[in-house]
Amino acid sequence: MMGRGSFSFPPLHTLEPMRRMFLNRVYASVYTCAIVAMFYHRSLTLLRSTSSIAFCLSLAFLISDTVFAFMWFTSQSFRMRPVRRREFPEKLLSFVKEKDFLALDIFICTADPYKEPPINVVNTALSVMAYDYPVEKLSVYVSDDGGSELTLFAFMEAAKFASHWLPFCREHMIEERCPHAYFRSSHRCTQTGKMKMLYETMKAKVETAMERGHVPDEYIADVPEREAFNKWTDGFTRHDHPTVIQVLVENGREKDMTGHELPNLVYVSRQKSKASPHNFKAGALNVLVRVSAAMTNAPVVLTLDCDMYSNDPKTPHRVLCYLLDPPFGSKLAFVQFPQVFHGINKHDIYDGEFKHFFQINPQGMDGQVGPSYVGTGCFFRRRAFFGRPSSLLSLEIQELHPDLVVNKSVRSEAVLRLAHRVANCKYENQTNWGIKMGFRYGSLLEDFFTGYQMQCEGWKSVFCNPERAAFLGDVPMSLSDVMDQIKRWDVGLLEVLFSEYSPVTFGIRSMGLIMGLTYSHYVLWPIWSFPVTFYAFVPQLALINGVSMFPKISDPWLYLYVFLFLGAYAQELLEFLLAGGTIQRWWNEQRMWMIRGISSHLFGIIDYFLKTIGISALGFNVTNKVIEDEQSKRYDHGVFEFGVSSLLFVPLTTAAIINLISFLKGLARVFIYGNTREVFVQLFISTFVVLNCWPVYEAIALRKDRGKMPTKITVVSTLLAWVLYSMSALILKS
Ligand SMILES: O=c1ccn([C@@H]2O[C@H](COP(=O)(O)OP(=O)(O)O[C@H]3O[C@H](CO)[C@@H](O)[C@H](O)[C@H]3O)[C@@H](O)[C@H]2O)c(=O)[nH]1
Ligand SMILES: [Mn+2]
Repeated sequence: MMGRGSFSFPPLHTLEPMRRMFLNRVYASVYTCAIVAMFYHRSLTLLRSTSSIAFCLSLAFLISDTVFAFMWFTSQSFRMRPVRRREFPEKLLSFVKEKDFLALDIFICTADPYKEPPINVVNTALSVMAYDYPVEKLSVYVSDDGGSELTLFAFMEAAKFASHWLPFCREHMIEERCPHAYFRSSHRCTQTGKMKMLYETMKAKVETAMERGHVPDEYIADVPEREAFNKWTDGFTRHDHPTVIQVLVENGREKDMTGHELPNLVYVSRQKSKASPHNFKAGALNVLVRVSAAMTNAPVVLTLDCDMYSNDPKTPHRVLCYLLDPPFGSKLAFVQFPQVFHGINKHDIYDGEFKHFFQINPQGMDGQVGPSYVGTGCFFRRRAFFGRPSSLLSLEIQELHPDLVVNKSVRSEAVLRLAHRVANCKYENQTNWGIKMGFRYGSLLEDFFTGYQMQCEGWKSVFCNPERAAFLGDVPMSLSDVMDQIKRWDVGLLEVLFSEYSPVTFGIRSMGLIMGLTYSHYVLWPIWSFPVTFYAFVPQLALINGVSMFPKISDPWLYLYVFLFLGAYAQELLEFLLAGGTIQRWWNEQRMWMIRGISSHLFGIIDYFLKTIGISALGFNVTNKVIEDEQSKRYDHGVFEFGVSSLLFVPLTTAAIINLISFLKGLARVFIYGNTREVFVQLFISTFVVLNCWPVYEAIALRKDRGKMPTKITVVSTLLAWVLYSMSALILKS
């Protein structure tokens, strides 16, 4: 079964279809039959309905179940051919000499020093500057969309610290090259104490500057540094300012403490003006594509978010195993590593891991054309930014040609002039940037949209999932942050769904049915909200009103619904466990699926339509990466964080209240009137939701800490529950 790489000696990578592939296909056929039977039964009920209310309810059930069936169907595309890849970086040197390694430009994005503390961004940068890679082939570019002198200052300090840190890592063969992660670990060597002191000094300086809100005079070391800060004049705001490009370390010029060379380190804050759209992260990345082209033009580009650091210094070697494989590598647009997170609590209460999205589904896509791009931890071939594999787009200026070799100093006047020119906020007007070139505009999920379009153009991608995580990232640690993040993704997905490149039409045509279905499954993610919201309220309201809606316990049709329910859950559970998950984590995953369904997805859809009809403008709300100590303690103990009065909590709380009432009412009917047979299914659903809502009841009634449910939300939700009940009583009893 071992498929091989395209060359026989030495094989740098292998691909092996997973054994479960056949079982998946058989199971899919069986389940499909069950779905057909379900449609038959639902239609029958619809046609046989005697009143208009019964008809409407049957229709609503039919629609909800159609959505479930549709999502199940599209998700099978991930299960048709899951594969596992392996690469053998240890064999790389018998295939290429180190001097023939491809040069690498690394892009790190940050956007707000208060939500993304500069000291963390610095840690990200240091972790990749310390890659085990020829330094003359390594450049790190930092994009600061916050336009903050504090971030620049942090990087000036980082440049100085790097000259100690890099030789330290090299000499002691440190694996954690992110300073913060190293000092937190238990690894020690003779010089750890000294390094830690240097690190703490740097950190203290950066934090003092943060507290004061500006860089204290006494921290500015020399004239060039002062000149850099002079750009922050009175009129300078984050939304309106000139380009700032600061070369902090130049390879070949600056040396480390032991006289070794250092990689380039460049700070870039692109020009911003209120009059020109800046296109958020995609805009920032496109500026880096061009600025780096002017300075180093490496054929390989790594994009990294500032909330993620390198956990393995040999990662670029793995990437070369694919990119250097001659025929295979030339059609390869990117090598994507999974997003793996540190600091997730034991049972992952918010499903921050997103196992299906980040680890399981990409293996399924990899068996077809390749995984989607997830915004960070992804190595691109620079050429892929400039059109199809077969034909290079015509460039507005030849200096950006991906094959060009730059051999001038990054500080030379010509290079800096070009870099400033291409970072100008008007540069992209009347060009292909963001449309056919570079990172694509038009969706808040620029990553998803970009990778998808590249694959439509005929590029391939590879999912690289080594045992030791290549990168480790932060997860949002409060429920409202999680919900806000998902809501932004939903908006981004809908923007892709309704774009001219919609996967449902354009995608299926240009990348084939199965790949098209994987992307369709994602862009339709927000429609989970219909069936989930329906099943969270309607059967329960009916139960409260004494109306039964499902086949009785003795009815053989019931077995069909039991199979459909258990069958879908069991498959997800099995996949989750096979991917190294635990039962508790899976329970939380399915709980978050429900919560997303009745909150984020619902509000995401509303937000999207408000934007479409021009009522509100949508922005990229950067996810918060700082939390208070108390909050973080609660998170570590697995306690849900409400605390803020977010509208997103209202449907969830309302559902919790209604389900509790219907659960009690159902129990009463079973014990007092003994009619288990009629209420069984509805009581089962209520019980299931009540179990899932346990943290909500705790937050409303049992907790005293600051993360409990705000009284305002409880009151509003109770009122809403009452309104829903009254309306349902009016309709159902009429
Ligand atoms: O105008 C902006 C907004 C954001 N960012 C950067 O984009 C990155 C991702 O932002 P974050 O708030 O962390 O978003 P997440 O939802 O955590 O990120 C996921 O979703 C994003 C798309 O919505 C992708 O870009 C990310 O790679 C992916 O990890 C961060 O480094 C930001 O600094 C910018 O550079 N400019
Ligand atoms: Mn993030």
